[in-house]
Order: sequence, then C-alpha cells, then structure tokens
Amino acid sequence: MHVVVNAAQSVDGKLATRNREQHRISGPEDFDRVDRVRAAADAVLVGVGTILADDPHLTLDEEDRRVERLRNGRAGHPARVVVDSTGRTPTDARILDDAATTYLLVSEATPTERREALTEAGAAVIVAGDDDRECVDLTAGLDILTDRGIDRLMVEGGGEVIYSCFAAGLVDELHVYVGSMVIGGRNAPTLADGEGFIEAFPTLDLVGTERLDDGIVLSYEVDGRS
Ligand SMILES: NC(=O)c1ccc[n+]([C@@H]2O[C@H](COP(=O)([O-])OP(=O)(O)OC[C@H]3O[C@@H](n4cnc5c(N)ncnc54)[C@H](OP(=O)(O)O)[C@@H]3O)[C@@H](O)[C@H]2O)c1
Ligand SMILES: Nc1nc(=O)c(N)c(NC[C@H](O)[C@H](O)[C@H](O)COP(=O)(O)O)[nH]1
Repeated sequence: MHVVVNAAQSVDGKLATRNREQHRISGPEDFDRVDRVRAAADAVLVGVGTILADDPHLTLDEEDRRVERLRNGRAGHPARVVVDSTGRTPTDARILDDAATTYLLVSEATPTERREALTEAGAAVIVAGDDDRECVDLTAGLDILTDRGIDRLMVEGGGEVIYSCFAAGLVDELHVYVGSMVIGGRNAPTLADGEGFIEAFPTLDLVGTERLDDGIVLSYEVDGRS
C-alpha cells in the first residue's frame, strides 16, 4: 500500500488551536489541492480524535473529479477509514452516511454492542489489534485494507495518527501546507504528536515546494520507502 500523509499547519507547527476545534489553515487553493489528492486515493483515513473534533465528511468537493473516477471504473468517492480503538465514533457522524464506504478500524477492546450499533449505522467494522493493545494495530489494519483493494491511502490526521503511521514505518509521502499564521499553545495538536522519537528519526527528502493562498506546500518523500 502507498501511504500519503497530507495536513495543514501554522508556521509554528500546529494543526488546530489548544481547544482542538477545527481551524481553517488552508485557503481555497490548498483545499482544491487536497481535493485532488483525495481524488487520487482509494481511501482517506483519519483518527477518531478528528471525527470528534471536526465531524468531517471526507468526500470530493469537485464533481468533475467524482465523474472522472466513475469513468475509470472507480467508486465516485474514495472510501473513508476511521482509526477508533473502542468505537467512540458517534453513530450520527457525517462520515457514516452512504456517500462512500466507511471502514472503522477498531481493537478487540470495542464492546460487541458498540460494534453492532456502528455496523447498523453504516460502518464496515474491522478488528485490527488484540485487546491487550491500547490502540488499533495500524500495520495489521492496513494489510486488511490492502486485501480489500485499497492500494493508495491518504492520511489526513490528526497528530496522534500521523505520528503512529511514521512510528510504524508506513508513510511514503508527506505533504504539509504551512499557513502564514502563528497558533501557539503547548497543548495544541501538532503534525506528529504521540510519544515522539528520541532516535531513529524518520528522515525525508524535500521533493517540491508550491506557493498557494498565503502559504506554501512542502512535499517530501520518506527515505528508504521508494
Ligand atoms: N490541520 C489539519 O490538517 C488537521 C487534520 C486533521 C485533524 N486536525 C485537528 O487535529 C485534532 C485531532 O487530532 P488528534 O491527534 O487529537 O486525533 P487523531 O489523530 O485524529 O485521533 C487520535 C485517536 O485515534 C485513536 N487511535 C486508535 N489507534 C491509534 C493508533 N495506533 N495511533 C494513534 N491514534 C490511535 C486514539 O483514540 P482511541 O484510543 O479512542 O482509539 C487516539 O486518541 C483536531 O483538533 C482536528 O481539528 C487538523
Ligand atoms: N488540509 C487541511 N487544511 C485545514 O485547514 C484543515 N483544518 C484541515 N483539516 C483536516 C480535517 O481532516 C478536516 O476534518 C477535513 O478537512 C474536513 O473534511 P470535509 O471538508 O468535511 O470533507 N485540512
């Protein structure tokens, strides 16, 4: 599976404010670029933290791109994937509507009745991670998604999931839009949160820069992946 991480941050590296509410860092040009990256993907993945904070829909805005995918025999919208160890995704989340397939990667710790309620609400629940793990086993989860035909995965955040994808050695590309603002806040989410690396840092190859809106997109390939 080819994994592309895409996110927007402030100059000081924040994905949102300290109260973790959704904050628009990208402008219209960058959101159009994000839509293009989504259209190229078989699925778009976020963590349950982003679901609870943003209630995103994660579908294509541009109708032409949806039609182009259909013309190429693909689903109109990429599938949606939520990483959610214990099934905290609300059953009325926008991501569970029938606009696109939605996979929920959960761990064994998710109660049966919660799995049933989320399945009833439209999710395809996949268990990836045995119950002594605190969280979803991303490597196992992505292997299952690969068996389901997902070859190109876009990861849209947030900081906890992005860190775990790097820690598991799953990331091939990283695209970061840096918006010309300072958000600040020691508790505000950043591009890669989690435990953090103290050695064996993932190193990146800067392969592109593009001015968009009032900011810049930095594009990287992860060393040792291609
Ligand atoms: N600017 C941007 O581009 C952008 C993009 C996305 C999000 N955001 C912002 O980022 C914030 C949300 O980010 P976040 O870091 O709090 O949440 P997140 O990364 O979206 O989700 C993290 C949650 O996922 C679950 N999880 C399950 N397995 C995991 C694993 N292996 N590794 C990591 N997480 C796992 C954990 O909850 P359980 O233990 O309950 O499973 C964890 O707390 C919001 O403020 C949102 O607005 C910004
Ligand atoms: N590229 C980007 N720039 C931003 O300024 C921002 N706040 C996000 N945030 C990503 C997060 O995953 C959002 O929840 C989805 O971008 C919402 O997606 P929808 O429009 O509901 O499909 N992403």
